Amino acid sequence: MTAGTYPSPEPVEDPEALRADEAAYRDLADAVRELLDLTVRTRVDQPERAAVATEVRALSARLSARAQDGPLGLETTSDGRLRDHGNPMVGMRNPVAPPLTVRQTGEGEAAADPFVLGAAYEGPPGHVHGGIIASVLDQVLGTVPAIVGRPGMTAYLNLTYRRPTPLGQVSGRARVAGTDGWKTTVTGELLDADGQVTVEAEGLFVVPRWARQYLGTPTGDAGDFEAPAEAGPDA
Ligand SMILES: CCCCCCCC(=O)SCCNC(=O)CCNC(=O)[C@H](O)C(C)(C)COP(=O)(O)OP(=O)(O)OC[C@H]1O[C@@H](n2cnc3c(N)ncnc32)[C@H](O)[C@@H]1OP(=O)(O)O
Repeated sequence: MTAGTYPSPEPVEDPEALRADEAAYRDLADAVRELLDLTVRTRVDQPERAAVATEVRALSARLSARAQDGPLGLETTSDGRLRDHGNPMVGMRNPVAPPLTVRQTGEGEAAADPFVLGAAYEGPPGHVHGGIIASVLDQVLGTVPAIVGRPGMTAYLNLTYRRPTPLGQVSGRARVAGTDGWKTTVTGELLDADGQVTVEAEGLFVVPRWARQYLGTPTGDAGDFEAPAEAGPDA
């Protein structure tokens, strides 16, 4: 699970049933992720590919029998927190997500556990697409302001691609580099399977003005808040 998420205002009536429901969503996303990977890598002949396409469309029709319009937003999870299950980096329901698991690793620090970027994320032959790397680091760095109580949007994200990142296992890490009111500067890195830094990042994350009234006083515990305060810094 991703660090830096928030208690839900909705009580969970039946956490066991919700956990089972979540597991089924996760399993579906895992299965479709496998399909994505094999869609890129398959060498079966053309009639077989056409037959598979027909079957996949039939499966999509079954899922569309009950599907919500538009995006997923935040949902209450069995652990009683709000989660973004549709998120393309960490989302439990999203087969596009590698998926990342970003955890708090210390005071103002987070890390993405080792995960695999395969053929579906290829840019330069054999290597990870630069835009995918930006997405990964946006997520890893973006978790840090949330865990220190300043869940901000990315104002800028500067990347230095030191060397190509081979497809396969990668990991990420990030930490607070500075805070200024509602602004948090975060630095971080992407590492390859050998633990070598391939990409360095610096990002500025800003709590939008419209959101500041909803944030109370951070308690320092992974984004938990006291009751909303009348005013925060610069409110
Ligand atoms: C756990 C979840 C992890 C999620 C990680 C993923 C995060 C994302 O991908 S977010 C999506 C991508 N980002 C966006 O769409 C953000 C779009 N931009 C915006 O909404 C706004 O410009 C926003 C929120 C950054 C700031 O706007 P607003 O709230 O009106 O405040 P604004 O007054 O413009 O700026 C606040 C402060 O930030 C500074 N600032 C804003 N943008 C920048 C910038 N690019 N560079 C430097 N400083 C900046 C301003 O100068 C100002 O500083 P000060 O308070 O000292 O005068």
